Amino acid sequence: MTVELWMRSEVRATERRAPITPADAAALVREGFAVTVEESAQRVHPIEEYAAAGCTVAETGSWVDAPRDAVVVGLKELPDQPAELRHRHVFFGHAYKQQEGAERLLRRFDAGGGVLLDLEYLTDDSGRRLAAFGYWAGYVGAALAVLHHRGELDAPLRPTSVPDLDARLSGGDPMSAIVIGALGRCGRGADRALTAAGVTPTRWDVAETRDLDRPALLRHELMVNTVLTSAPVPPFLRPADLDAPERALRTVCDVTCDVGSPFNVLPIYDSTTSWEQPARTLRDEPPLDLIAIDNLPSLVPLEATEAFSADLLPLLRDLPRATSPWQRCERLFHDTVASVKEASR
Ligand SMILES: NC(=O)c1ccc[n+]([C@@H]2O[C@H](COP(=O)([O-])OP(=O)(O)OC[C@H]3O[C@@H](n4cnc5c(N)ncnc54)[C@H](O)[C@@H]3O)[C@@H](O)[C@H]2O)c1
Repeated sequence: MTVELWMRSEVRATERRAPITPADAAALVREGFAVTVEESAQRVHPIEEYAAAGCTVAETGSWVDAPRDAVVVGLKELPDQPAELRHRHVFFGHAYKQQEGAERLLRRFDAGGGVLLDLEYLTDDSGRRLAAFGYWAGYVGAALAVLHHRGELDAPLRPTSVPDLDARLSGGDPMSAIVIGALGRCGRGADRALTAAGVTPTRWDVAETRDLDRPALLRHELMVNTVLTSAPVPPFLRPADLDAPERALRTVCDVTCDVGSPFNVLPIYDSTTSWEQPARTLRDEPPLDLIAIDNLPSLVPLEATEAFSADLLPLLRDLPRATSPWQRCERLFHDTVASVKEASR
C-alpha cells in the first residue's frame, strides 16, 4: 500500500524551516511514498525543487482536505481551524506538559479521530530523541553570544546562514568561555561556533557539575548553557552569584531556556529574549547580559532543515511498519488524551 506524506506549509511567517528537504523527498518518492508538498511563501527550499523531486504540489493549508490516510507532516503549530482533526499529524505539538492551548489541541484530535505523533517524543529504546534541531541551536546560541560579547550583534535578528555566521565569527579577540552540557547536541554545536571564533571553551557535562565549582564558572567571560535535565539539580547560577566580586562573566547564553521549569539550572531571569531584543542586561556594574532565545534554529533555516530532515528520513521510511518509536508516540498520545478526559470528568 502506498503511504501518502503531506508536508504542510508552516503557519508562522518567520518559520522558514521544513521537516523534509527536496533531496530527501526525492528519496522517499523513489522508495514508493507519495509525497505532497504545500506551497509556502517563506519555506527555505522553493516549491519547484519539491516538484522536480517528484512531489505533488498542493495549495497552502489544503491538508485539511487531504485523503484520510495521508500523514500530515509539519514542524510547528497547526492553525486554529478546523475544530476537528481527522489525520495522523507528525509535528512538535507541545501538548503533553500542560502548555497553553495543549488541552484544546488534544480535544481537536479526539473529536476528529486523528492522532498526534509528536516529534519531541520520537525516541529510541533508551529514551533518546531521534530527530532534533539541537546542534544548530547550540551553534547559533554560541555565535550570538560571541558577537554580542564583542559588541557586534545587531537587532533585530534575521535568518542567516552558517557560512555567514562563520565569517562574522572569525578573527576576533580571544575570550574565555564555558559550555555546560558540552557532550550533547546543542553543546557540540556551541563548540563549533566557538571554534570558528578562535575560542577553545571549557567543556563541562554531568561529571564536571556533580560537585559544582561556581567560582570557576564565574571566572569565564562567556557561558553557554545547553543542558537537558529531567531531574532537579542545584542551579549553576543563582541571583546572588551574579554579585560575586570575582565575577568575570559578562555574557550568558541560555540555549536550554527552561525558564519557569522546576529543572531550570539558571534561575537568574524570568522571561526569554527575542529576535527583536536578543540580549537583556542582568547587571550593570560590572555588566552581565543574557541571551535566551527559544527559536534559535530558525535563524539558520537551511542548515537546520537539512540536519533535521536527515534525522527524520529513516524514521519516515519506518512509518508504514509502525516501528517502536512510532508505536511509543502513538501510545503516549492516546494515554495523554485519556488522562485529559479523565481529569475533566
Ligand atoms: N533555544 C532553542 O532554540 C533550542 C533549540 C533546540 C533545543 N533546545 C534545548 O536545548 C537543550 C539541550 O538539547 P540537546 O538536544 O542538546 O540535548 P542532549 O540530550 O543532546 O544534550 C544535553 C546534555 O546535557 C548534559 N547534562 C544533563 N544534565 C547535566 C548536568 N546536571 N550538568 C551538566 N550537563 C548535564 C547531558 O549529559 C547532555 O550531554 C534542551 O533543553 C532543548 O530543549 C533549545
